[in-house]
Amino acid sequence: MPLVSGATNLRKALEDPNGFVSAPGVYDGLSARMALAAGFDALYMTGAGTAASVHGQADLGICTLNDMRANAEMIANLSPSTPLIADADTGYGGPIMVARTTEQYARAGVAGFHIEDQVQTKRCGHLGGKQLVDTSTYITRIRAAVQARQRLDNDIVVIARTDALQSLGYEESVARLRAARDAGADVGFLEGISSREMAAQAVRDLAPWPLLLNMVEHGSTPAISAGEAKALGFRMIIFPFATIGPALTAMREGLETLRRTGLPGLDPSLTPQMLFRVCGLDESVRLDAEAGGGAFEGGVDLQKE
Ligand SMILES: C[C@](O)(C(=O)O)[C@H](CC(=O)O)C(=O)O
Repeated sequence: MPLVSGATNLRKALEDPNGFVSAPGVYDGLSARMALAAGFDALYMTGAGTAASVHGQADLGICTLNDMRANAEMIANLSPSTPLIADADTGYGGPIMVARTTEQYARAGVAGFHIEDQVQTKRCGHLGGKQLVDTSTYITRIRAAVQARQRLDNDIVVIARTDALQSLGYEESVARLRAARDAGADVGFLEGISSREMAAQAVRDLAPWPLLLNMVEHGSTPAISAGEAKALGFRMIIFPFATIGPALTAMREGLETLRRTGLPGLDPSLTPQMLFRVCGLDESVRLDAEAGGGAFEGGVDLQKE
């Protein structure tokens, strides 16, 4: 059977009135493998997590299109039918760059991406002091993305994000999202929703246009679960820090143990084989055998004495 792309699957989920997409944030190959193994049927590539893991930097517009596309391409191709929604920040420039971003993300196998209305020197949506471009510059970004998708005849989903809530308020943010919808964006994303009432209101004000909820715990948005978001009428939810958060805590604790005791003190189940199995070891061994290679005839497990 021919492979159905992640983009086509994401579009199908949006076309189904009962479809709901819940995507944990992933930031590298291992976190993506873990999310897939946990049974999630969509992934979100966080820009904040990409900046932190690729460059060891804060979410301040440091990642370039090349950084983001390379990370997204690697993640999307671990499971090409599983939709990967990827952060595309401001689109990385004017309309020409937004079109390139759309084309490169589509060819990389990304299923959907969000473009926002912050200035190029952007910051995480849950930090104070954000600056915006005007509505017409924002809509030019959205139009460039929509037109690029149409030229490619690709199912990639264009998600319009606005960061206007913090400085311009709710009404202006909804007006920006309506303008993005009218320019052809498939989904709306009101960044930094600050109450349950506002979440419900946004769904009502923009219905039947599908909305995405960005669930950053301990940021501007109250804790709204996937189930609650669905009941409120959202069609997608992303959890940007779902893997990088626990990873950070676990690394801090593990390193503290190593510093204190002189050994990492890992769980006995954490063998090299186990780590590599998470990353497709058995599939690689099978592939080698099917091609007639003999590299793994003896297996990869250590012989017990
Ligand atoms: C969604 C987001 O763009 C991301 O990079 O994951 C961030 C998340 C964060 O840094 O809190 C955002 O909301 O701006």
